[in-house]
Amino acid sequence: MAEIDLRGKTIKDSFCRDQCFEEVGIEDEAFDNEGFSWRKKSLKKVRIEESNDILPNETMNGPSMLGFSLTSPDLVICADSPVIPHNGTAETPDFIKNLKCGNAMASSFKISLDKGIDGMISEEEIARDETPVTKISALFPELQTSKQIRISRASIDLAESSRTTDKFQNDLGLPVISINSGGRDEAVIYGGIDFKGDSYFVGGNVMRTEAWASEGEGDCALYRSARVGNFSYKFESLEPGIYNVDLHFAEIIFTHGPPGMRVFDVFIQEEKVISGLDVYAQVGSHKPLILPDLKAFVNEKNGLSIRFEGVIGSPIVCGISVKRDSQAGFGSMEFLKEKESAQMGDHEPIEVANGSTKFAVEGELEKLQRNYELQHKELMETKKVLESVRREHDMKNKECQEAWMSLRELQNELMRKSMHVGSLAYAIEGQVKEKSRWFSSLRDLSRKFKLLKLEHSKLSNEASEWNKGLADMTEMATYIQSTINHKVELEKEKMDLEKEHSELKLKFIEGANERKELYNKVLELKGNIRVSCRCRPLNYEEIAVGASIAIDFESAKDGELIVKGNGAPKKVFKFDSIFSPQANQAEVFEDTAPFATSVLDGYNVCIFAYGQTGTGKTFTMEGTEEARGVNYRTLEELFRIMKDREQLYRYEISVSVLEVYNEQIRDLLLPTSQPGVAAKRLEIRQVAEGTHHVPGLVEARVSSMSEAWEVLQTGSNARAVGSTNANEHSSRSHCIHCVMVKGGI
Ligand SMILES: Nc1ncnc2c1ncn2[C@@H]1O[C@H](COP(=O)(O)OP(=O)(O)OP(=O)(O)O)[C@@H](O)[C@H]1O
Repeated sequence: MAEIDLRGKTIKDSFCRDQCFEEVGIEDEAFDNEGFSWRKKSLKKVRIEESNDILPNETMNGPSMLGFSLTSPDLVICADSPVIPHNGTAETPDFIKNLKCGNAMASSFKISLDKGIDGMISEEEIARDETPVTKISALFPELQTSKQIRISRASIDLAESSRTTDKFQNDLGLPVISINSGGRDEAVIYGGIDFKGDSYFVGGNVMRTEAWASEGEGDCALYRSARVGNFSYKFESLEPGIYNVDLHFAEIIFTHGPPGMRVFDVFIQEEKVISGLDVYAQVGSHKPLILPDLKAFVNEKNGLSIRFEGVIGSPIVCGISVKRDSQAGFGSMEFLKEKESAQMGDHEPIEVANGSTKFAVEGELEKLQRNYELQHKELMETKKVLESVRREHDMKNKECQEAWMSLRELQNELMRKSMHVGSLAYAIEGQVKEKSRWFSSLRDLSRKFKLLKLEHSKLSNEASEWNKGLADMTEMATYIQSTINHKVELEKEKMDLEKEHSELKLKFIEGANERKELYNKVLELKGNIRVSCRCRPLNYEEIAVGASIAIDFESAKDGELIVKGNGAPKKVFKFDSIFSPQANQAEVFEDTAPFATSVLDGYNVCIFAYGQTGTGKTFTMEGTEEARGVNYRTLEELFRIMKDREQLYRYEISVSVLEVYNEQIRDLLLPTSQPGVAAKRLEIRQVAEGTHHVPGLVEARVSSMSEAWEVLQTGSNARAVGSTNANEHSSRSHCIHCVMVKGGI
């Protein structure tokens, strides 16, 4: 939209869409076409802003219309036809292009509803009379004659300019005056006629365009400027006579139509000679429209007046050429005079010089009158024909308009469809590429799926194995849990048992203590000191001499020992127990065995044998290897009881062996305690009441029966031995085996 601010007044021209410069000439004269008055002449050249719409000669660019590049990889799939802006200027039909100024080849154009518009028509096609083809140039043959024709309405000759130009040059005489309207200081030559700068005008503005500059045709210069507005031309210096007026029109403002934007009338000598002229509707924009040979009668008084009056919008004219009517001649001059006389009411008769001349003039006048009547009749007929042609033209024009609009809609629809097809093609291309990518992705996914399937199979096998292992683990866990539970239960039972054991132990200890007390009370009841008598059997010597045993053992069962005397009275001795010669070592030990228990109960016990030499003390206490004596058996019993009590008590046992010989104490476990070697002197000291101790006595720690017995044997072997009369191997000393027991819990 071009918006031109002219001295505070805003003129909006929504239809100036061409890329032209427009000069708005503002004249000094008052110009009240739109109610404004201009006091100062100025010329303002305004560049019409370039519209966003598509220019007529511009190739339609699909991507630009779509808003994206069709070659772009960014594919847009159109769901519907692309929207093409309707601006009425989407494309310049070819027939209009062919009607460019100076195109001598374009003689006419045709509009065919079934063949479209091709701008050119051949005579053959005209001859075939293709329906509904309208050859517009053929509609107005009368306009090419030199007869005076008053065009009542839009009966416009649409003949091509060159053809008109030829007629213009051939039929007309020399122009009296030619004006380049709007070109104030520009003289141009068009059709061999020199058009002077614009003058003789009253009112109006000047409009200019550079749109035709690219044509390179000099004739177009006439149409680069125009006078616009309600204006008139007044030529006062013309000689009286009949003139032909050629009017040059071109639409240089409403270049994109539509028709009906500018409709105006033309008055010559205040008689309407053109009615309802719409240049754009007739020839389009930038196309010359020449209306030639408009008759004008000029008298001496008024001159020539040409006035343009707008019906819709402002009139426009590019050039005016006034020529004498060379064919009018004298008769025409007389007719002009008569016409003037009729108009002015002058009925004075024509003065004649002589009679013959009068007759000649009258004859000539009659001839002219007949000629005039014929021409008038012909004119009436022509008017009728013209009227019928005009109606037909209006009808055809209406059809053409409708066809043109329909064609443009079809073209637009075709363009939209083409664009849509193009977008679909690119969409398909994109889809094909997308499909290719999808296939590629599908292949990759298939390979991955196979690999995943293999991996899944492998994992399934591993999972089954893991399930088996898990079952085993579960079973094992169950077993472990049950074992743990069992262990817990056992531990609990153990704790209970330990608790019970502790309780039992305490009870046992209490019982043991009680038993010990009772046991020792029994022993005390039996006697703390008990004396037994053992009689040895007779030895070989005694048997050899015929000796016999003088003891009566019949009463020995009651503890009484009766010694039979050879003739002397019997002697009776009382003992706790008496062992006959038949009593073996085990039977003797039975009486001393309880003392082992008393020792481990913490009591001091002493077992010793007393008797004459050779009576069997050593045999009873030590015995032989085959028949162990009391010492050996007591030690065995001691270790047995210790073993029985090892869960309750801990015992430490040490042994010492000493000898009392010649009132001296000798440690038999010392290595030096050998016969003949001076022994260390030991003394017996009382450490407590009833308790004696020999300081410095060797105490050998033993842990078993064998060790204890070996130590005791070592000491026994170290005894001082000798022989007596009664005993070949008499020990001649007192040997003491000491067994010390330390007990604890
Ligand atoms: N009950 C017995 N049965 C068989 N033989 C015996 C018995 N008592 C002692 N004798 C034997 O009598 C002999 C003398 O015994 P033994 O040496 O034990 O007497 P003793 O009392 O120790 O003598 P001394 O005091 O002189 O050492 C030994 O040969 C021994 O074997």
